[in-house]
Amino acid sequence: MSPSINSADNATSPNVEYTNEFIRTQAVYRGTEATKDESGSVIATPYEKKYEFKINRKVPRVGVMLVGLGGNNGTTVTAGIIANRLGLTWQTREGEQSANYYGSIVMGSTIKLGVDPKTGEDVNIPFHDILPMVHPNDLVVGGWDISSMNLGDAADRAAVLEPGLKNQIRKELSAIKPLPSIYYPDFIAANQGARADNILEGSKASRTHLDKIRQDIRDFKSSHNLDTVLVLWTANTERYADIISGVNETADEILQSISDGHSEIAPSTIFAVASILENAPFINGSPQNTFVPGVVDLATRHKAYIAGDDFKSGQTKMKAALVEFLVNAGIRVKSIASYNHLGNNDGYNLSAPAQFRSKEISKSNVVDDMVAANTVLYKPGEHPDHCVVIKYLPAVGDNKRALDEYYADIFLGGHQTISLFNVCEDSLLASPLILDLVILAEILTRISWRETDSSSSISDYQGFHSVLSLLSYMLKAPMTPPGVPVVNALGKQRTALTNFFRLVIGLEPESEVALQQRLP
Ligand SMILES: NC(=O)c1ccc[n+]([C@@H]2O[C@H](COP(=O)([O-])OP(=O)(O)OC[C@H]3O[C@@H](n4cnc5c(N)ncnc54)[C@H](O)[C@@H]3O)[C@@H](O)[C@H]2O)c1
Ligand SMILES: O=P([O-])([O-])O[C@@H]1[C@@H](O)[C@H](O)[C@@H](O)[C@H](O)[C@@H]1O
Repeated sequence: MSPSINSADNATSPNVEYTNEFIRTQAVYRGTEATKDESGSVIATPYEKKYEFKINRKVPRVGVMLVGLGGNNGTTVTAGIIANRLGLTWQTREGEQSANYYGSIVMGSTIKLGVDPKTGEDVNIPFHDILPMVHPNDLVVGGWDISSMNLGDAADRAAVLEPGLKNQIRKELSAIKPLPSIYYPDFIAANQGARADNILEGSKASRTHLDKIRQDIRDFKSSHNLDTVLVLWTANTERYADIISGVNETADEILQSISDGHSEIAPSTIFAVASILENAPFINGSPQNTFVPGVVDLATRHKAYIAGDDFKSGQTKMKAALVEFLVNAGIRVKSIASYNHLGNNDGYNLSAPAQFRSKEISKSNVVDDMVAANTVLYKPGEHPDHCVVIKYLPAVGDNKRALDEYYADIFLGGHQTISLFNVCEDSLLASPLILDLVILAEILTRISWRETDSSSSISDYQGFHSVLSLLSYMLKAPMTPPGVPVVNALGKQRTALTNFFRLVIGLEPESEVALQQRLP
C-alpha cells in the first residue's frame, strides 16, 4: 500500500503524482543552519529548499552475491529466505516455530504515517510498505567463499539453525555451492587457512582476480535473468590496509595497484572495485577499511553506491541506544566496559590480533557523536573510558555472550552502574541486517532528485552521493561522504531513515510535537 494513495489516479496529496512507472514528488526540505560566533552564542537560521524526487515504482528482479556465502551469516540468511519463501514451520523445544523476519527493520517494524484526526491515535504502516521495495523472499542469493563446502554442509558447520528447519531445506541448501574466491592469507587470521580450499588461481596482478570477480557478477546476473545485483561482504574480518600515497589514495592509484598486484590491496577492496565497475552496489558488513580513499574516489567517479562498515547486530546496537538515552537524560557516562566471548568462526578469526584490531576500532567509536554533542556533561575532547574485549570460546558457538558495564555520574556525586548480560545469537541477529542493507540500498538506486528552486543549478535528475550514509542504522562504523560527520546515535539514525522516506513521498518529517493535542 502506498501511504498517500491506493491507485495512480486518486493521489491525496497535490504534491505527489503517481504514474504506473514513477512516483514524482514536489517536496520542500526544511532545515536549520546553526553557527557559533566568537562569544560562543549560537545563531540559528531556518531555511528551506525545493526538490523533486522521482521514484521508479517497478520492483526489479534482484540478486545478492554474498562474499563469505558459506559462513555463519551467509548460510543463515540464505536459509532464512528459503524458509520464509516456503512458509515453513518446525518443531523446537518451545513448540512449533514459523519462519519470520524478526530483527529486520524493513520487515519487522513500522513507520508512523500520521495521526488519525478523529482519535488522535498514531497511524503506522509496515516499514516495507512505505515505497515499492523488493521482498526478501524474492531475492536470488549466490556468492563466493574460500571454502568449497556446499551450503547444506556449511549450515551444519555453522551450527546456527534448528535441525527441524535445516533438514527441511537441506536439499535446496546443498545445491548452492560458493564460487571460488580471492584468498590473500595476509589479510585474515592464519587459522582460516584450513578452510581455504576454494580459491582463485593465478596472481592478483594484471587484474586477473578483479576481472574474474567482474565476470562472476555478470554471469550471475545473466544466468538468473536479474535486473539488479548487489554485492555484500560477510566474509571474515580483514586486517586494516595501510593507506599509502601512490597506492590506494585515488581511483587511478587503486586500479594501477590492482594491476600491479600490490600487497596492500585486500580481497575486500578487489570485490568493492569489481562491484563498482559492474555498477553493483557494494556493502561491507565487516569492520576493515575496505573503502580506502581510492575506492571512494572510484565509486564517486562511476556514480556507484557503496556502504559500510560492520553490521551492528547486538552488543553495539544496545550500546548505541543506551548511551544515547543516558547522555540525553543528562546522565554522565564515565566508563563503558564491553566484553564478549563467542565460539563461532568469526570469533576464531578475531582471535588473531590484527583482525581483532579491526573490530576493536568499529566497536569503540560508536559513542563519539553522542558524547561530543553534550558539552554540558563533557568538555571538548573528554569522553568515557571505553574498553572492548572479545574472547574466543568454542563451547558457546554462535551464541555470543556479551557482558557490558556502564558506569555513570548522577546527581550530587552519586553513581549509576548498569550491567547487561546479553546472549546474542550472532548470526540470527546479523542476517536480518543483511536483508535490510540489501533492500534499502536497492530502493535507493531507484530514487533520483533534482532541485526545483527557480535559482537552482541542478535541474537534471541526480542520484545520491556514492556513500550511502542513510544505511548507518545497520552499521557499527557508518561510512559517510568525505568530510561529513558520523552519526552513531541509534535513534537519530532510524529517524533519518524514516523521515527520508516521508520526504520523498511528500510528507513532513515526524516531529512528535503533536501541537493540536497540546492546545486547549
Ligand atoms: N553478529 C554477527 O554475526 C556479525 C556482526 C557484525 C559483523 N559481523 C562480521 O560479518 C562477517 C561474517 O561473520 P560470520 O559470523 O558469518 O563469519 P564466518 O567466519 O562464519 O563466515 C565468514 C566466511 O567468509 C569466508 N571467507 C573468508 N575470506 C574470504 C574471502 N576472501 N572470500 C570469500 N569468502 C571468504 C570464510 O570461509 C567463511 O565461510 C565477519 O567479518 C564478522 O566480523 C558479524
Ligand atoms: O554488533 P556487535 O554485537 O556489537 O558485535 C559483534 C561482536 O560483539 C562480536 O565479537 C563479533 O564477533 C561480531 O562480528 C560482531 O561484530
